Amino acid sequence: MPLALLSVSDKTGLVAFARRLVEDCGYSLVSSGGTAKTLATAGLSVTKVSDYTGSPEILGGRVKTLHPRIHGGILARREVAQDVADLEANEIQPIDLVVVNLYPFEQTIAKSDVTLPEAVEQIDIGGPAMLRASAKNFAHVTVLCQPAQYDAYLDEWQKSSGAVSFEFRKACALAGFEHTAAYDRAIATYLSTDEEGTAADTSLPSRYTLTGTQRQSLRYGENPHQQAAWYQSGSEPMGWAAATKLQGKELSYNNLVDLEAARRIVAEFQDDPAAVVIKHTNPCGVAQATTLSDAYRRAFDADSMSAFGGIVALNRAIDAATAQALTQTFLECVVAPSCESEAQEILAAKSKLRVLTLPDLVTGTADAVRLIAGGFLLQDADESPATPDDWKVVTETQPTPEQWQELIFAWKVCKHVKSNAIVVTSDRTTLGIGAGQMNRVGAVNIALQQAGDRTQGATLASDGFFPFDDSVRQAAAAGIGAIAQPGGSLRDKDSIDAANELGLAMIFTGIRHFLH
Ligand SMILES: NC(=O)c1ncn([C@@H]2O[C@H](COP(=O)(O)O)[C@@H](O)[C@H]2O)c1NC=O
Repeated sequence: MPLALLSVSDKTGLVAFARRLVEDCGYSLVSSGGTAKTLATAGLSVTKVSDYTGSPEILGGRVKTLHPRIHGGILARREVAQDVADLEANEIQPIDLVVVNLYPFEQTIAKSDVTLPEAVEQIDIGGPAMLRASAKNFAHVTVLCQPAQYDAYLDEWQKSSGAVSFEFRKACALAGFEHTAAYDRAIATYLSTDEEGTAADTSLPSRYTLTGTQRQSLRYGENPHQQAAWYQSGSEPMGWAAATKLQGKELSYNNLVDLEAARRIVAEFQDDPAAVVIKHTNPCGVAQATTLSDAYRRAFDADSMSAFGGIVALNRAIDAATAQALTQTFLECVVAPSCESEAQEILAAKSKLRVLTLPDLVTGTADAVRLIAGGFLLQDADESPATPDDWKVVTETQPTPEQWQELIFAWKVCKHVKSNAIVVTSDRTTLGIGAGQMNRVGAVNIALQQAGDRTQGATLASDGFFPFDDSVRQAAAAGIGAIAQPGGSLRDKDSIDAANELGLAMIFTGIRHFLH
C-alpha cells in the first residue's frame, strides 16, 4: 500500500482530500498529532507519526516529524540499491506523497500585539524540512504545500491511474521551494525590524531574496512583444494588491507602473486635496487646492495636451464634481482612497476608464531594487521628507512666506521627476516640468517653455545642483522669483552671485533627489 504523510496547520479541505486518498487512491496515512486527530475524528484510519517512528512528539511540538523513518522514507532514491537496502535495514517504508503546510508565521506577525517569543514559536522547522526533502526527491515523491493543490492532485492521479507524471511532481517541487523561500524571507524580514517596524540594523542585508506569488497574468509588458505578470509579495494583499477596481478595462503593465508613480507623488500631499496626472512615470500636472475638483482641474490644465491618456491619483474620496471633470477627457486610470456613489455613477459613463480605490495611498516600499546583468542593486527608498528647517537661504533676498510654501510644493514634486528634473510652480500648481534631460539647462528650458507666460513670480525647483550660473540666469529672465536646489557645486558661488545680481531668492536644500 502506498504511504502518504499528512502534516498540516491549515486543515482546510483536509478530511475530504484524505478520504479520497484512502478510498480512491488506496493510500495508507501517517500524520502528525493534530492532523492525525482531525482525520481520526472524521473516522479515517491513520497512524500517528509518533507511533510510526516510536518517538513521541517532544519540546511542545518543536520535534514531531524530524526522524530518520520520516526523512528516510521521503528522501530514498528508489533506483539506488544502497538506498533501498537502507530502507529495508531500518524498516522504513517509502513515502510517495507528502502533504504539508506550515505554521502560519505571516498571519501571526500581522497581529498588532504579537510578541517576539510568540512569533519565534510560529517558525516552522519540521514542515519546511519535509517540504524541501520531498521537493528534492520529486523524481519519486509528490509534495503538496497548499490545500488549493488537492483537487489538481486527484485529477492528475485519476488521469494517470496513479502514475503521477514527472512534470506534475516537478511543478509541485518548484511550488514547494518557492513556498519555503517566501516563508524564510518573511521570517528574515521580521527579524530585521524592531518593534516599531523600522530596520533594526541600518546596514543592508548580506543576503536579499525577492519573492512573490503570481497574482495576475498581464496581457503584455511594456510593449506587446514582452510577456508580463503581476506578483504579490507576502501572503496578505498589501499595496496595489489590496486595491479595488470599481470599473474599467483590465489593468496593464504600464498602468501599474504609472499608478505607482502617481501614488508616490500624491502620498507627499496629505494636508489639502491634491491631484496628480502621470504620463510615462513623470508627472505632467500636480496641484493642491481647497477642493478635490479644483486640484484636479488645475493639475489637468497644467499641461492638458500631455494629460490626454494620463493616469490620475487623488488623495481624497472622488466626489461628483471631480468625477464630472474626470469624464471630460480620455484617461487610462484614476485612483483615490475611495469613491462616493454619485461619483461612481458619473464615472460609469466612461466604461473603459479604470477606476481604483486604494485606502492607503501613503504606505510604499522601504527598499528599491534594480536588476542589472549578473545581479541587482538595492537601496533604501528615497523617503527623505521636505524639511525646510534644514534649508539655507543663500541669497540676499529672503523668500516670502508664500514663496516658502511654494518652494516646498515644488521640491516635493521635483523629487518624483526623472533626472535631470526642473519643476516650475505657482499657487501650488505645476506650470512646467522638465524631465529626464541629459543636461540641466535643457530641463530648465523645457519647464519654462511649458510654463509659457505664467512664469512671472513663479518658483523653480531643481533635483540636482546647478553646475553653472546659466540656469539661474534663464530662470530670472523668465521672471522666476525663488529657486530651491540642493547646492553643493564647485561653482555654487557663481549661481548665488547671479541670483543676487538679478534679485532672486534662492535656498539650498542640502540634499538632492536624483531619480533614474
Ligand atoms: N517540529 C516538527 O517536527 C514538525 N513537523 C511538522 N511540523 C508542522 O506541524 C504542523 C502540523 O501539526 P499538527 O499535525 O500537530 O497539527 C504543520 O504545519 C507542520 O509543518 C512541525 N512543527 C514545527 O517545526
